[in-house]
Amino acid sequence: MAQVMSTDFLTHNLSTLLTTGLTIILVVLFSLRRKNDSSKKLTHPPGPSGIPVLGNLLTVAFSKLPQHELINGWSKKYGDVFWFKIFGTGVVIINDKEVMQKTFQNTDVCDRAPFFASDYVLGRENNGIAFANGGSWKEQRKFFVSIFRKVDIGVSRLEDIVGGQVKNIVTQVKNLKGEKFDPAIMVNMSIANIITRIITGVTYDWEDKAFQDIVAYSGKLFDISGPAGLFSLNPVFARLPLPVNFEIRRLCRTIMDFIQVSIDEHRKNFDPNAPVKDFIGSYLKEMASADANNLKSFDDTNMIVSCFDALLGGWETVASTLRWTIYLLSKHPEAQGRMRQEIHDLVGDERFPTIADRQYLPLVEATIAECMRFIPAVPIHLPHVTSQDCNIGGFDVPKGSAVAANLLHFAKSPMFWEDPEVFRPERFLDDAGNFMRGLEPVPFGYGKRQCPGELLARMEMFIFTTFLVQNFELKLPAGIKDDLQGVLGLTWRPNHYFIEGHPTNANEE
Ligand code: HEM
Repeated sequence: MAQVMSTDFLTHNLSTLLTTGLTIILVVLFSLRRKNDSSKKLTHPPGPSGIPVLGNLLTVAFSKLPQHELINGWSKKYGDVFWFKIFGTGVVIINDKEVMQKTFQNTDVCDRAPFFASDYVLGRENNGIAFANGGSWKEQRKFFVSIFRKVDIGVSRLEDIVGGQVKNIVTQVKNLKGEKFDPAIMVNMSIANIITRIITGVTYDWEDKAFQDIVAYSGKLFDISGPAGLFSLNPVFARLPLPVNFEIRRLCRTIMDFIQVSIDEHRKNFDPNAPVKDFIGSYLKEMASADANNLKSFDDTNMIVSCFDALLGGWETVASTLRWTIYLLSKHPEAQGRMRQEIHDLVGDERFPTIADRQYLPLVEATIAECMRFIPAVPIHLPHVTSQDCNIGGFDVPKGSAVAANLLHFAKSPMFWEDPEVFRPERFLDDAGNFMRGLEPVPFGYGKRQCPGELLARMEMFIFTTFLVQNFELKLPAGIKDDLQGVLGLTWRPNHYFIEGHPTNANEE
């Protein structure tokens, strides 16, 4: 009996063992097969076919169309999410708002490619904000936001800094007595002066040669970096020994040297107990207490690159937006007239408008929003980079791909706007005449990388536009050919044009 039991037990256990073993083998085989199947079944985004190694580089670089139009053409053909390739790196373009919102909230689509030229100059990777990742980016961005989301910098109000520059322009245009002029120099110099004042504490003379050079170098850096920085941020292209890459490095170095002079000056006179008056002063103060606050990334290199990011991010973007705005207002005198009427009704002509007036000037807000929609100065933003394989809008996107939203599509597609090619500020007003900010086509991006300079940029747009429209009837000289072509680099900026500013007799005192 015992023998039978033990044989039964053995037989039973043996068969259990065999069944279990067989099951495990089958499960492993099945999951291996599924794994192989799933890697076969990856669904990458659609897109134009390219050539080996270069991908679509030649098409993007040498397109007869401006690159944002080329990308928009591909959008029409390939839909909400598509990609093209440059040296094997996929560049995913998102045309759908919900997919964009979901994607840019995802921490796996939050990184950026290194800006090789600046890292090369500094001999270190992962610096500053715009091209940094991980813990260092988080700390540096938090500090940057704490400075730029306030209405004052140390003891000075941002509104006074901006207003001072625009009053200077108003005086200069008045002196021209209706003569035509190119607004580019005035706009570029004053926007540059606002951001350098915030960063370095210095307001430069427009005749200052070093300042003029830096303004020119910054513009050039934007132009030669390619649309959305697609070339200067491509890990292969950026390292090629091409003249354009040497030039980008030279420009970075020169701009950083300019910032370094100011940092050295601040260091010499640094007093941790004195009130701060600019970004560098605030940064030095933060550095002095960084150890106590357990902040790891506050050092000399991050300081210079944070200043560099603010100078470049806060300069060409605003200047291009403003130059387009002045052009569009001159081209649409009726919209400009309605805006002027609202300013005169609320503010009168004895004083300049203030930021506090903004909430009572919905048509002004709507007109600025329509200018920014009609021509977005940032049509495709700096791409994010995927830090993991991930899914974007139903497509499998490998780790290391670039991902950008097509802001031009959000601004101009008939999917989002009635008569997108018609300039109509009232589209941003509700029936009661209130401004509807929520309708704007995300000009400052969305999610974790959203532009940290938005408050300053909006302030600059409001003050420049209202001061000019209150004081001048802006007109395109007779016979000027319409030109909405512009130049595309990191931003989309207008070609040079002339306007006339005929005084409306406001603020004559
Ligand atoms: C009209 C003017 C401006 C426009 C249209 C604009 C637009 C944008 C956009 C679309 C992004 C990318 C968002 C993303 O990657 O998801 C961005 C990022 C950035 N902007 Fe602006 N911007 C403007 C003004 C400014 C100003 C005034 C500053 C500086 C004070 C600034 C500093 C930056 C920085 C540092 C980043 C990188 C943020 C990060 O990577 O975390 N921008 N901006």
